[in-house]
Amino acid sequence: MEVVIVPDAKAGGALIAGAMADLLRRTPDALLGVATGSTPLPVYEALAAQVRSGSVNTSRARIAQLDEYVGLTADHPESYRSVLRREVLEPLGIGMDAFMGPDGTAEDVQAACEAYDRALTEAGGVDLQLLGIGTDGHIGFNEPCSSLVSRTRIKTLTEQTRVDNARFFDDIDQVPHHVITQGIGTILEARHLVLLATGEGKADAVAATVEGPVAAVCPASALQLHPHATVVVDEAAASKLKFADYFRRTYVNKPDWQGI
Ligand SMILES: N[C@@H]1[C@@H](O)[C@H](O)[C@@H](COP(=O)(O)O)O[C@@H]1O
Repeated sequence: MEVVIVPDAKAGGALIAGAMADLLRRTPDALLGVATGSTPLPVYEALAAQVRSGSVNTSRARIAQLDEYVGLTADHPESYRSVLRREVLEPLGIGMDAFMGPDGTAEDVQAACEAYDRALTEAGGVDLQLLGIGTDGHIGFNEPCSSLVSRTRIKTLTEQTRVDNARFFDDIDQVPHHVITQGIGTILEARHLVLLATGEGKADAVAATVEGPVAAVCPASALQLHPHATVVVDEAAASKLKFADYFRRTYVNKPDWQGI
């Protein structure tokens, strides 16, 4: 696992957008796994700026969704499908035909989960999966104590996550209790995992992810099992890392050609 400490969220966004742009130059039809939440927005803004300036071409890029609320229709403004259309696909000039995601309104949710998991494999797998992290260490919507080998399935949100996500809804009663999420085992199949965490509120979760034991109680700690995982954190999110100075020194001395 590589930990990169950046001065602020904007720098983190630029660094990760750079890695995505490099990937798209190498593999124009790369499958990018994207996350929702506030944290990844600087990544999408920086990548969209590269698209506008012509330094990267997204005409063949493909986008895969990480998780979804159960019961919100695709056109609900807070369904993750809508959020991704607004915040990722439109700014990057990518059409819905290049998008894949689970159906949160399927009558048979379990079958929809299994179908989506299979579709990811059939599409050749995710090349780069961008992840945020919940204050409780969740990735996607894999809440604490999720199986570390789980596949895409339905999960129940913790009250903490519902409270954290209530800001996107008029009131907390509108936040669904159930969600579909790529499982931790599914996420670990992506070729490169990039987790971005910013702000002091994520410092405990980041410390548990990077320096704690691999444990289902902190789902993001499963990144320790991945051969190519990059954790990008700002100073505030890095504030509880014991090895922060080591991570800084390692990154400063890294040859440019290596990328992240
Ligand atoms: N399902 C999403 C996660 O994918 C995201 O990482 C998390 C943190 O969001 P934020 O980045 O807004 O703190 O929120 C939601 O629960």
